[in-house]
Amino acid sequence: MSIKLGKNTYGKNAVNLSKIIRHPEYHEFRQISVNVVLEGDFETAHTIGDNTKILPTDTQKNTVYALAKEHFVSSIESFGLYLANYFISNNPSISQARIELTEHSWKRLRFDGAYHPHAYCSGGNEKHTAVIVQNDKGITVTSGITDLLILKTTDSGFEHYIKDQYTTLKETSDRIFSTQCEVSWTYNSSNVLFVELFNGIRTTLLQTFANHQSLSVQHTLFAMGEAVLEKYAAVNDITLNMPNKHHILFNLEQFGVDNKNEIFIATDEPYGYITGTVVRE
Ligand SMILES: O=c1[nH]c(=O)c2[nH]c(=O)[nH]c2[nH]1
Repeated sequence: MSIKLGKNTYGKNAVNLSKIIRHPEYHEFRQISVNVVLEGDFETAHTIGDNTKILPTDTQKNTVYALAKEHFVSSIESFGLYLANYFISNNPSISQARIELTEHSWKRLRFDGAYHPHAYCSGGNEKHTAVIVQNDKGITVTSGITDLLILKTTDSGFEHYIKDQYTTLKETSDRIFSTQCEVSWTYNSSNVLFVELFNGIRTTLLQTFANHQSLSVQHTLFAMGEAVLEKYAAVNDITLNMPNKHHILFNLEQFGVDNKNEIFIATDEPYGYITGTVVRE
Protein backbone atom coordinates (compact mmCIF):
# COMPACT_ATOMS: atom_id res chain seq x y z
CA MET A 1 0.00 0.00 0.00
CA SER A 2 1.39 3.41 -0.86
CA ILE A 3 0.29 6.47 1.05
CA LYS A 4 0.81 10.01 -0.04
CA LEU A 5 -0.11 13.52 0.97
CA GLY A 6 -3.24 14.91 -0.65
CA LYS A 7 -4.27 18.56 -0.95
CA ASN A 8 -2.74 20.66 1.78
CA THR A 9 -2.63 24.31 2.74
CA TYR A 10 -1.16 26.33 5.56
CA GLY A 11 -1.33 29.91 6.69
CA LYS A 12 -2.32 32.29 9.48
CA ASN A 13 -5.95 32.85 10.44
CA ALA A 14 -7.55 35.82 12.19
CA VAL A 15 -4.77 38.36 11.79
CA ASN A 16 -6.73 41.17 13.41
CA LEU A 17 -5.54 44.58 12.39
CA SER A 18 -6.78 48.11 13.09
CA LYS A 19 -5.54 51.19 11.31
CA ILE A 20 -5.94 54.92 11.83
CA ILE A 21 -5.59 56.86 8.60
CA ARG A 22 -4.76 60.34 9.89
CA HIS A 23 -6.28 62.91 7.55
CA PRO A 24 -5.60 66.56 8.48
CA GLU A 25 -9.23 67.23 9.49
CA TYR A 26 -10.38 63.81 10.70
CA HIS A 27 -9.33 60.24 11.41
CA GLU A 28 -10.46 57.26 9.36
CA PHE A 29 -10.68 54.08 11.47
CA ARG A 30 -10.51 50.68 9.79
CA GLN A 31 -10.69 47.26 11.44
CA ILE A 32 -10.05 44.09 9.48
CA SER A 33 -9.33 40.42 9.99
CA VAL A 34 -7.10 38.60 7.50
CA ASN A 35 -6.56 34.91 6.77
CA VAL A 36 -3.54 33.85 4.72
CA VAL A 37 -3.92 30.45 3.04
CA LEU A 38 -0.95 29.17 1.04
CA GLU A 39 -0.52 26.21 -1.31
CA GLY A 40 2.68 25.01 -2.91
CA ASP A 41 5.66 22.71 -2.69
CA PHE A 42 5.30 21.75 0.95
CA GLU A 43 5.11 17.98 0.71
CA THR A 44 8.48 17.28 2.35
CA ALA A 45 7.51 19.40 5.35
CA HIS A 46 4.74 16.85 5.97
CA THR A 47 6.58 13.68 4.97
CA ILE A 48 10.11 14.16 6.36
CA GLY A 49 9.86 17.28 8.53
CA ASP A 50 11.86 19.42 6.11
CA ASN A 51 10.97 23.07 6.83
CA THR A 52 13.33 24.62 4.30
CA LYS A 53 10.45 25.63 1.99
CA ILE A 54 8.21 26.88 4.79
CA LEU A 55 7.59 30.60 5.32
CA PRO A 56 6.53 30.52 8.99
CA THR A 57 2.94 31.53 9.69
CA ASP A 58 4.39 33.96 12.25
CA THR A 59 6.22 35.74 9.42
CA GLN A 60 3.02 35.73 7.36
CA LYS A 61 1.27 37.49 10.24
CA ASN A 62 4.06 40.07 10.56
CA THR A 63 3.97 40.67 6.80
CA VAL A 64 0.26 41.59 6.99
CA TYR A 65 0.95 44.23 9.68
CA ALA A 66 4.08 45.56 7.99
CA LEU A 67 2.51 45.92 4.54
CA ALA A 68 -0.67 47.49 5.96
CA LYS A 69 1.24 50.68 6.74
CA GLU A 70 1.81 51.54 3.07
CA HIS A 71 -0.67 49.33 1.24
CA PHE A 72 -3.90 49.26 3.24
CA VAL A 73 -5.07 52.71 2.24
CA SER A 74 -8.28 52.07 0.32
CA SER A 75 -10.27 48.87 -0.24
CA ILE A 76 -9.66 45.50 1.42
CA GLU A 77 -9.62 44.10 -2.14
CA SER A 78 -6.59 46.24 -3.10
CA PHE A 79 -4.76 45.28 0.10
CA GLY A 80 -5.54 41.58 -0.49
CA LEU A 81 -4.22 41.81 -4.04
CA TYR A 82 -0.98 43.36 -2.80
CA LEU A 83 -0.54 40.67 -0.14
CA ALA A 84 -1.24 37.76 -2.51
CA ASN A 85 1.23 39.09 -5.04
CA TYR A 86 3.84 39.74 -2.34
CA PHE A 87 3.73 36.16 -1.03
CA ILE A 88 3.83 34.63 -4.53
CA SER A 89 6.57 36.93 -5.89
CA ASN A 90 8.92 36.51 -2.93
CA ASN A 91 8.60 32.76 -2.28
CA PRO A 92 9.26 30.25 -5.08
CA SER A 93 7.73 27.43 -2.97
CA ILE A 94 4.31 29.13 -2.94
CA SER A 95 2.14 28.35 -5.98
CA GLN A 96 -1.13 29.81 -4.73
CA ALA A 97 -1.91 32.54 -2.23
CA ARG A 98 -5.46 32.95 -0.99
CA ILE A 99 -6.10 36.03 1.12
CA GLU A 100 -9.43 36.23 2.93
CA LEU A 101 -10.33 39.62 4.41
CA THR A 102 -13.25 40.73 6.56
CA GLU A 103 -13.85 44.37 7.40
CA HIS A 104 -15.90 45.47 10.40
CA SER A 105 -18.15 48.47 10.04
CA TRP A 106 -17.35 51.64 12.01
CA LYS A 107 -19.26 54.85 11.28
CA ARG A 108 -18.16 58.27 12.46
CA LEU A 109 -20.58 59.77 14.99
CA ARG A 110 -22.75 62.54 13.63
CA PHE A 111 -24.16 65.40 15.73
CA ASP A 112 -26.41 68.14 14.30
CA GLY A 113 -25.57 66.96 10.78
CA ALA A 114 -21.77 67.21 11.26
CA TYR A 115 -19.41 64.24 11.56
CA HIS A 116 -17.26 64.07 14.69
CA PRO A 117 -13.57 63.99 13.60
CA HIS A 118 -12.50 60.96 15.62
CA ALA A 119 -15.40 59.22 17.44
CA TYR A 120 -17.31 56.26 16.00
CA CYS A 121 -20.27 53.96 16.49
CA SER A 122 -20.33 50.34 15.31
CA GLY A 123 -22.18 49.89 12.05
CA GLY A 124 -23.60 46.65 13.50
CA ASN A 125 -22.67 43.09 12.62
CA GLU A 126 -22.60 43.70 8.88
CA LYS A 127 -19.17 43.03 7.39
CA HIS A 128 -17.52 43.56 4.01
CA THR A 129 -15.64 40.47 2.83
CA ALA A 130 -13.11 39.84 0.08
CA VAL A 131 -11.23 36.76 -1.13
CA ILE A 132 -8.23 37.11 -3.44
CA VAL A 133 -6.73 34.02 -5.07
CA GLN A 134 -3.51 34.32 -7.06
CA ASN A 135 -1.86 31.34 -8.80
CA ASP A 136 -0.31 30.50 -12.19
CA LYS A 137 -3.74 30.68 -13.85
CA GLY A 138 -4.25 34.29 -12.77
CA ILE A 139 -6.02 36.27 -10.09
CA THR A 140 -9.65 36.06 -8.94
CA VAL A 141 -11.37 38.60 -6.74
CA THR A 142 -14.55 37.77 -4.84
CA SER A 143 -16.26 40.46 -2.76
CA GLY A 144 -19.22 40.17 -0.49
CA ILE A 145 -21.25 41.11 2.54
CA THR A 146 -22.07 38.97 5.59
CA ASP A 147 -24.57 39.46 8.40
CA LEU A 148 -26.63 41.95 6.41
CA LEU A 149 -29.76 41.82 8.60
CA ILE A 150 -32.71 43.23 6.64
CA LEU A 151 -36.48 43.18 7.09
CA LYS A 152 -39.62 44.42 5.37
CA THR A 153 -43.07 44.54 6.93
CA THR A 154 -45.12 43.96 3.77
CA ASP A 155 -44.88 43.28 0.00
CA SER A 156 -44.06 39.67 0.85
CA GLY A 157 -46.20 36.55 0.65
CA PHE A 158 -45.97 32.77 0.31
CA GLU A 159 -48.84 30.93 -1.40
CA HIS A 160 -49.68 28.10 -3.84
CA TYR A 161 -47.06 25.68 -2.47
CA ILE A 162 -47.41 21.89 -2.23
CA LYS A 163 -49.88 20.72 0.42
CA ASP A 164 -49.88 17.20 1.86
CA GLN A 165 -51.04 15.43 5.02
CA TYR A 166 -48.32 17.17 7.07
CA THR A 167 -48.98 20.72 5.89
CA THR A 168 -50.02 23.13 8.63
CA LEU A 169 -48.55 26.38 7.21
CA LYS A 170 -51.24 28.86 6.21
CA GLU A 171 -50.95 30.69 2.93
CA THR A 172 -50.35 34.40 3.30
CA SER A 173 -50.18 37.30 0.87
CA ASP A 174 -48.84 39.66 3.54
CA ARG A 175 -46.06 38.60 5.91
CA ILE A 176 -42.85 39.90 7.42
CA PHE A 177 -39.76 39.10 5.35
CA SER A 178 -36.53 39.15 7.29
CA THR A 179 -33.17 37.63 6.44
CA GLN A 180 -29.54 37.77 7.49
CA CYS A 181 -28.13 37.90 4.02
CA GLU A 182 -24.73 36.53 3.04
CA VAL A 183 -23.79 37.64 -0.47
CA SER A 184 -20.67 37.20 -2.56
CA TRP A 185 -19.85 38.01 -6.16
CA THR A 186 -16.87 37.55 -8.45
CA TYR A 187 -15.39 40.27 -10.63
CA ASN A 188 -14.27 39.73 -14.22
CA SER A 189 -11.04 41.67 -13.54
CA SER A 190 -8.72 42.45 -10.67
CA ASN A 191 -8.47 46.03 -11.89
CA VAL A 192 -11.84 47.59 -11.13
CA LEU A 193 -13.01 50.41 -8.85
CA PHE A 194 -13.58 48.25 -5.76
CA VAL A 195 -14.94 50.93 -3.41
CA GLU A 196 -17.43 52.40 -5.89
CA LEU A 197 -18.57 48.97 -7.09
CA PHE A 198 -19.04 47.63 -3.57
CA ASN A 199 -21.15 50.62 -2.52
CA GLY A 200 -23.23 50.47 -5.71
CA ILE A 201 -23.83 46.72 -5.48
CA ARG A 202 -24.82 46.96 -1.82
CA THR A 203 -27.32 49.72 -2.63
CA THR A 204 -28.73 47.74 -5.58
CA LEU A 205 -29.22 44.68 -3.35
CA LEU A 206 -31.01 46.73 -0.69
CA GLN A 207 -33.19 48.66 -3.17
CA THR A 208 -34.28 45.46 -4.88
CA PHE A 209 -35.09 43.80 -1.55
CA ALA A 210 -37.12 46.84 -0.47
CA ASN A 211 -39.08 47.33 -3.70
CA HIS A 212 -39.67 43.74 -4.80
CA GLN A 213 -43.20 42.30 -4.65
CA SER A 214 -41.96 39.07 -3.10
CA LEU A 215 -43.78 35.78 -3.75
CA SER A 216 -41.11 33.88 -1.78
CA VAL A 217 -37.55 34.22 -0.48
CA GLN A 218 -36.46 32.34 -3.63
CA HIS A 219 -38.25 34.93 -5.82
CA THR A 220 -36.50 37.87 -4.10
CA LEU A 221 -33.11 36.13 -3.99
CA PHE A 222 -33.17 35.81 -7.78
CA ALA A 223 -34.41 39.39 -8.27
CA MET A 224 -31.56 40.75 -6.11
CA GLY A 225 -28.93 38.78 -8.01
CA GLU A 226 -30.45 39.63 -11.38
CA ALA A 227 -30.49 43.37 -10.56
CA VAL A 228 -26.78 43.32 -9.73
CA LEU A 229 -25.85 41.42 -12.92
CA GLU A 230 -27.99 43.74 -15.04
CA LYS A 231 -26.42 46.87 -13.60
CA TYR A 232 -22.76 45.83 -13.13
CA ALA A 233 -20.96 44.40 -16.15
CA ALA A 234 -17.86 43.84 -13.98
CA VAL A 235 -19.71 41.15 -11.98
CA ASN A 236 -19.54 37.59 -13.36
CA ASP A 237 -21.88 35.85 -10.93
CA ILE A 238 -23.43 36.38 -7.52
CA THR A 239 -24.32 33.96 -4.74
CA LEU A 240 -26.88 34.74 -2.05
CA ASN A 241 -27.55 32.77 1.13
CA MET A 242 -30.79 33.88 2.73
CA PRO A 243 -31.94 32.33 6.00
CA ASN A 244 -35.63 33.00 6.58
CA LYS A 245 -35.76 34.81 9.96
CA HIS A 246 -39.34 33.87 10.69
CA HIS A 247 -41.76 36.25 12.42
CA ILE A 248 -44.87 34.13 12.87
CA LEU A 249 -48.31 35.63 13.45
CA PHE A 250 -49.21 35.07 17.11
CA ASN A 251 -52.65 33.58 17.76
CA LEU A 252 -54.53 36.23 19.74
CA GLU A 253 -57.90 34.68 18.88
CA GLN A 254 -57.46 32.36 21.87
CA PHE A 255 -57.93 35.50 23.99
CA GLY A 256 -60.79 36.77 21.83
CA VAL A 257 -58.50 39.48 20.35
CA ASP A 258 -58.19 40.20 16.64
CA ASN A 259 -54.65 40.04 15.22
CA LYS A 260 -54.62 42.18 12.09
CA ASN A 261 -51.01 41.30 11.15
CA GLU A 262 -49.62 43.30 14.07
CA ILE A 263 -48.31 40.86 16.72
CA PHE A 264 -45.73 38.20 15.78
CA ILE A 265 -43.43 35.77 17.52
CA ALA A 266 -39.83 35.90 16.27
CA THR A 267 -38.37 32.40 16.10
CA ASP A 268 -34.66 31.66 15.64
CA GLU A 269 -34.78 27.93 14.99
CA PRO A 270 -35.57 25.96 12.99
CA TYR A 271 -35.26 28.33 10.06
CA GLY A 272 -35.68 28.07 6.30
CA TYR A 273 -32.41 28.39 4.43
CA ILE A 274 -32.53 29.47 0.80
CA THR A 275 -29.38 29.74 -1.32
CA GLY A 276 -28.75 30.44 -4.98
CA THR A 277 -26.18 31.60 -7.50
CA VAL A 278 -27.27 33.89 -10.32
CA VAL A 279 -25.09 33.76 -13.44
CA ARG A 280 -24.96 35.14 -16.97
CA GLU A 281 -26.07 32.69 -19.67
O1 LIG B 1 -40.25 32.11 1.00
C1 LIG B 1 -40.42 30.96 1.43
N1 LIG B 1 -39.91 29.90 0.75
C2 LIG B 1 -40.08 28.62 1.16
O2 LIG B 1 -39.60 27.66 0.50
C3 LIG B 1 -40.80 28.42 2.37
N2 LIG B 1 -41.14 27.31 3.06
C4 LIG B 1 -41.83 27.74 4.16
O3 LIG B 1 -42.30 26.98 5.04
N3 LIG B 1 -41.96 29.08 4.15
C5 LIG B 1 -41.31 29.53 3.06
N4 LIG B 1 -41.11 30.79 2.57
